[in-house]
Amino acid sequence: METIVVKKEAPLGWIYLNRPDRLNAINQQMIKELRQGIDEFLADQEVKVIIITGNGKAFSAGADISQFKELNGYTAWQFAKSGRELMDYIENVNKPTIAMINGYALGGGLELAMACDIRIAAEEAQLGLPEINLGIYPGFGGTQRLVRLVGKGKALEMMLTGDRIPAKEAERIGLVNKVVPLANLEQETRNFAMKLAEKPPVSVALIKLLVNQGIDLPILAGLNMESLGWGVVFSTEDEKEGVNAFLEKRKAQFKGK
Ligand SMILES: C=C(C)C(=O)SCCNC(=O)CCNC(=O)[C@H](O)C(C)(C)COP(=O)(O)OP(=O)(O)OC[C@H]1O[C@@H](n2cnc3c(N)ncnc32)[C@H](O)[C@@H]1OP(=O)(O)O
Repeated sequence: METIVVKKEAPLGWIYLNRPDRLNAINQQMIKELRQGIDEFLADQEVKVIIITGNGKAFSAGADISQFKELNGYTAWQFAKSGRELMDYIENVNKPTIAMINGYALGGGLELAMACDIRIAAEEAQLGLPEINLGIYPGFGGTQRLVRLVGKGKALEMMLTGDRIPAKEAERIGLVNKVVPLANLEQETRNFAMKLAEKPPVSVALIKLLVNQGIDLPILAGLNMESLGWGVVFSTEDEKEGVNAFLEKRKAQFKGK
């Protein structure tokens, strides 16, 4: 891999965006390699949680602007589509994902973080969708995902001004889940990830599916999916273990079956 570093530390799988001299700008190669890195961890039963972060001072400053000069109408569409499809893929994987935002998360970098389930940011990080200042607009899903996370008013403000906001403000508006000093970021993220890694994987996968698919459905369809999914969780060994452990006053040991 040229643009990312993949590190297995079971039950965690770490992916480091690794173009620090370009502030981890996302090029076509990185889009391809991120998909490979994610797939490697999805196939690995020992990896329960995937964490994406950046090497150097940025999480990612967005799509690689130096590639934009070569784009025409058709290739721009294809480039945006390939980035956006990667984000769709990441959002819908059946293992929990965490974006550990170590610094700038801008444009496509923020769009990548928004495709993850949880965002934990360093106090020093800055977040934004500055594409408008390039005479374009967000192209990796930002126009749709930001509004779902923070509501229409704040989403429009961020996209129309292109201004960056500090991590604390991002936490206040619901864009990040947690903010910690940079020095504690890795440990806090690891603690959070370990908590998720202990949860029953079938419940995890179904909660993700119900939230991600349900949000775009008429509520009755989503509610019916929720009820139907109960038939699936109640057919798992983990459900028996969870209920027995509660009744026997002990900690459940989930096996993912
Ligand atoms: C999905 C879509 C459409 C998109 O994401 S479009 C891109 C949206 N992102 C942006 O507009 C952010 C662009 N970057 C910046 O504004 C500034 O780099 C920041 C983030 C404010 C940081 O500023 P500084 O700390 O002064 O660092 P700066 O010197 O600019 O960056 C370091 C290097 O990374 C390069 N770089 C930073 N962001 C880049 C990007 N998105 N694409 C390509 N190169 C980038 C930058 O050109 C510089 O290269 P060089 O050393 O050759 O001059």
